Amino acid sequence: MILPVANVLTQEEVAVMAGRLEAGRFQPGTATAGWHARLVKDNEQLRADDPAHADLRAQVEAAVCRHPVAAMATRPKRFGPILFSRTTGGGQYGSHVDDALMGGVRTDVSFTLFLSDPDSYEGGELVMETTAGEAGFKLPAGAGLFYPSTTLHRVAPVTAGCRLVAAGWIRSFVRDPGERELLFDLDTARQGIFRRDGKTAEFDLLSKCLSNLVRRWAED
Ligand SMILES: O=C(O)CCC(=O)C(=O)O
Ligand SMILES: [Fe+2]
Repeated sequence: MILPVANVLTQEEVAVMAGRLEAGRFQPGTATAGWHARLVKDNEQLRADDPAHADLRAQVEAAVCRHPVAAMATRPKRFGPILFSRTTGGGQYGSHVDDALMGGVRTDVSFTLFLSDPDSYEGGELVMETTAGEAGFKLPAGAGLFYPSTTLHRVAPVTAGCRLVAAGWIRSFVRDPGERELLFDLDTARQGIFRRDGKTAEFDLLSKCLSNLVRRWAED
C-alpha cells in the first residue's frame, strides 16, 4: 500500500521546522546512503549532530504516532533514522531501494513528510516505481507519503526552488505489507460501521477479527 496522508504535521509545525532547518548545518546526502544509493544521491541533509536534530526527530516520530491514519497504516514499533533533506539546483535522488537495516532497525515502511509548499519548487516528485507503472507524488506541506520499504523509488530533479522533507523509516509491529494493508482495510471498515450504526454486534465481531489477526501477525 502506497498511502498519501494529509496533515501529518500541522502548518504551524511545518513553519517552525522549516525555520529551524533554515538555520541548521547541512552535509552532503551521500554521508547517509548505502554504497549503491550513494551513486545516485545528490541532495543535502541536516547533520545528525546539529542541535536541532534530536528535537525535530522527536517531533516527526510523535506526529506519525498520533495521526490516526498514519499510525493505522504503519503500526510503528520503532523508528530508524529520520533524515532532514534539502534538494536544490537540479539535485535529485535516483532510483534505489532503501537498506533493509538502518541504524540496526529493520525497515518495513519508508516515509517522506513534505515540508515545502509544492508551488515553491519545480520537479522533486517522489516517484514510486511499481510493477504496475510509476506514480509521482508532490504533496502539500505537512502531508506524508508512506510506502513499503521494499519499493524501488526515486526523487525527480528539483529544477527550481528548494525541496525540504523529512524522510524516515519504521519497523512495524506487522512486517508484511499485505498483512498491514488487510488490517488497515478491516479497521477502516470497522470504524465506518461504528460511525454509521454504533457499537453493534457486527462491530464487535469485526473488532474481534481485527484483534485476533493482530495477535496472529504482530511481533511484539
Ligand atoms: O526525499 C524523499 O522524498 C525520499 C528520500 C529517500 O528516498 C531516501 O532518503 O532514501
Ligand atoms: Fe529512499
